[in-house]
Amino acid sequence: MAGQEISKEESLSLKGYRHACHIMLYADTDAKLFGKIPIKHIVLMQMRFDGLLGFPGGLVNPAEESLESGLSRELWEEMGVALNVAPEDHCSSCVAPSPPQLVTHFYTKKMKEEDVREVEKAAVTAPDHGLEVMGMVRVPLYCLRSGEGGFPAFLSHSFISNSRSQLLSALRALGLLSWAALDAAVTQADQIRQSTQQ
Ligand SMILES: O=c1[nH]cnc2c1ncn2[C@@H]1O[C@H](COP(=O)(O)OP(=O)(O)O)[C@@H](O)[C@H]1O
Repeated sequence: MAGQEISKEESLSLKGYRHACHIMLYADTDAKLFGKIPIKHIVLMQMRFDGLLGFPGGLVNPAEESLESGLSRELWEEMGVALNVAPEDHCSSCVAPSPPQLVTHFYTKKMKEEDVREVEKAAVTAPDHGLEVMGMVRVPLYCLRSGEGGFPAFLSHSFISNSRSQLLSALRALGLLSWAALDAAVTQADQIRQSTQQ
């Protein structure tokens, strides 16, 4: 579910639409899984109250505040940190495939590894922890030798609205994974989904 891309300015002139803003926080890392599989990048998502994966953020009313300050407010509620989001962090805006009359605005922000750790620590004591947010999760971007473990298995889970395609587009645009690796992981994820539906 990708949704239809639209410019931020055009989306703000739509009548009767709600606006949701979400962000992908990420960092580079030298860490290695089992001491040998390079993690390369830390990418944060969250397990939501409804059991779906999504990015931190939420609904913003552009009549009352800018998209960026509304997103910062949501981040404080969900992760307990004051993070400044700038217009330059904007990545895409989409008319969401569902629910109706929703525009999803997506941001990305690169951080230092130690700052991502601070966000993860703070999230546990944030107002929404255990309520609207069940926990932050890191996206495993590697593939294990079986071919299915790691990123393909992660992608086979259920995602809210167009967050899965936001993740894939951002990884591609930021060069965190190659096109070939992304395509292979999506194909593997489809196979995992089919095999687990039986
Ligand atoms: O990560 C995401 N990417 C894109 N859309 C999302 C994401 N998370 C939630 N949404 C959509 O945005 C809307 C607002 O969701 P959210 O639960 O984050 O906001 P809220 O906490 O203000 O209610 C929902 O309709 C949902 O479909």
